[in-house]
Amino acid sequence: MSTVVEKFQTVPTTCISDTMQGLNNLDPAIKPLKEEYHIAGRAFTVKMPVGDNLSVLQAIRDAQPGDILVIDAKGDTYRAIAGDFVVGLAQTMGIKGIVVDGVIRDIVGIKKLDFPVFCKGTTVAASGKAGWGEVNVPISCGGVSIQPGDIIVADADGVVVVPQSKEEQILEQALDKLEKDQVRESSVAGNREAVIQYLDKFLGRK
Ligand SMILES: O=C([O-])CC(=O)C(=O)O
Repeated sequence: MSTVVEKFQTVPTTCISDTMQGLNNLDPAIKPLKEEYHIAGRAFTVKMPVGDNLSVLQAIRDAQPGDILVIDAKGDTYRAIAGDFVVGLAQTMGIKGIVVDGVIRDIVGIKKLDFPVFCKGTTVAASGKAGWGEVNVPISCGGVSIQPGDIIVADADGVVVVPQSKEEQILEQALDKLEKDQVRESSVAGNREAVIQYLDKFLGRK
């Protein structure tokens, strides 16, 4: 019996977005380092001050295997929230991925680790480690409010958040939408007559 998280892993973000009317999609500037990444997991949240990533280290220490670190970096694109060393620590601890409204560095090394990172890009400067920041608290990341434990689904198209309180209902609707999308596609694929019929129905033509 697969868990709710495992079931969400099979659903494209586009389908979840349609189910929630696009309400919980993160800023589309947050993109995967590799298009093949498709992850789902519970959010372990981080609220970091601009340019100081000690709280990211705390999160790596405290998160559960399978969690996704979701980091509110205030959209800063000058200071990296992590490089290949810190990302390697997260990978070894069993964290499933990192989502951040900020940037990383050592992009070549991180791609070699093959660890799913969703971010706004890359930079050269590291963050300091003086302290401050909070973990496992409600955050705002990429324009969306996220509670610890919410389900994060991320793939080539972007990142969506499923509130924990509605996860069963949204899963059911998203799976239903996925099935309908597949039926719709197979009913017209490669069939010119079927495409004309489909379009004419939309355009109000006979
Ligand atoms: O230590 C850092 O914050 C960033 C870094 O260079 C790494 O993770 O490799």
